[in-house]
Amino acid sequence: MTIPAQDKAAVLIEALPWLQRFRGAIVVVKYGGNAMVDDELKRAFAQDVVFLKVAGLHPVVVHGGGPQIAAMLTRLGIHSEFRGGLRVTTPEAADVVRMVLVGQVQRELVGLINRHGPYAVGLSGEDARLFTAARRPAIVDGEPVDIGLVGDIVDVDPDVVLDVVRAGRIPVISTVAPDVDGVVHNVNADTAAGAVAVALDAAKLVVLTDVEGLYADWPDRGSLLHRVDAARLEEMLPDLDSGMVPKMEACLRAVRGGVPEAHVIDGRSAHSLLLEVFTSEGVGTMVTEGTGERA
Ligand SMILES: Nc1ncnc2c1ncn2[C@@H]1O[C@H](COP(=O)(O)OP(=O)(O)O)[C@@H](O)[C@H]1O
Ligand SMILES: CC(=O)N[C@@H](CCC(=O)OP(=O)(O)O)C(=O)O
Repeated sequence: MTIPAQDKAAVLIEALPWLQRFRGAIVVVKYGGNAMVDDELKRAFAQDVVFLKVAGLHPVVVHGGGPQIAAMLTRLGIHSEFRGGLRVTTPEAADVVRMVLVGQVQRELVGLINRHGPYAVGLSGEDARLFTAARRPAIVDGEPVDIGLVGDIVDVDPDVVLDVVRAGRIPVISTVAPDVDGVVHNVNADTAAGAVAVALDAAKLVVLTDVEGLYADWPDRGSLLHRVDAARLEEMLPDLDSGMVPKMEACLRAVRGGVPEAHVIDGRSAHSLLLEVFTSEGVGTMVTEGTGERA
């Protein structure tokens, strides 16, 4: 199919106000393990991230890898389960989480981005005190349940990320984090992305997952929310399915922490990141603090 030249020009010119608005801004992109479904999509994601960088934005990637961790735990014969959306993490499982996130998923993303030039630098919460974690329980039926070496982020020192950004490169962050005693904890990647977006004063947080966005009445496909404000989202949180909870909590934490907008978009659709940033309609669900219209 050939696209007429005028239509191509229209697509390019539609990006102009967004280029003007976001040039020089930090955009935190959370790439979920469930969105890394095939090589073609991963390549498209890497292209989008490089596109943002070359267009003058400063993308910061925070990646997940839940399915990849599960596959390795199974290979090693280590049992694992989720409680309240978080993986129960024994010391043995924590070693595997670190190995898979830092040694496998992060390396692959760094490699894909660097096909386009010397951009990506891998980091984890252990580097230059980027994250400090504190052990947290899961909340199941309103009650706290101990789930082992799982942390929440209690401190972010963004200097190392900013060093990499200022050097013209793209940080790719794995979400393992030491506590104050240096014990490494498993941190949900959505949770970490929200904390990073706030600490970096990001212009937006974009969460790529395996669903079109947030549904008001899941799984009714007619109930996709294009936009939700923080107060409504907070009301919805207790009724959301567990996988969606850390994601939406991260968006809430971001907008409450001063990030103007947080988006949940479908990472299974190639170039959804570019469409979100550079088109007027956007895609997926946008979370904002108040109800003002998208400028
Ligand atoms: N209200 C909802 N809106 C959208 N998705 C939902 C909702 N409730 C539950 N889900 C489920 O949550 C999943 C996303 O969470 P998860 O699998 O943990 O993603 P990721 O690996 O990207 O972090 C969706 O694929 C969907 O099946
Ligand atoms: C505590 C906890 O649940 N940690 C996650 C970390 C990876 C992650 O969050 O990956 P996704 O974004 O692909 O889900 C886990 O062990 O699966």
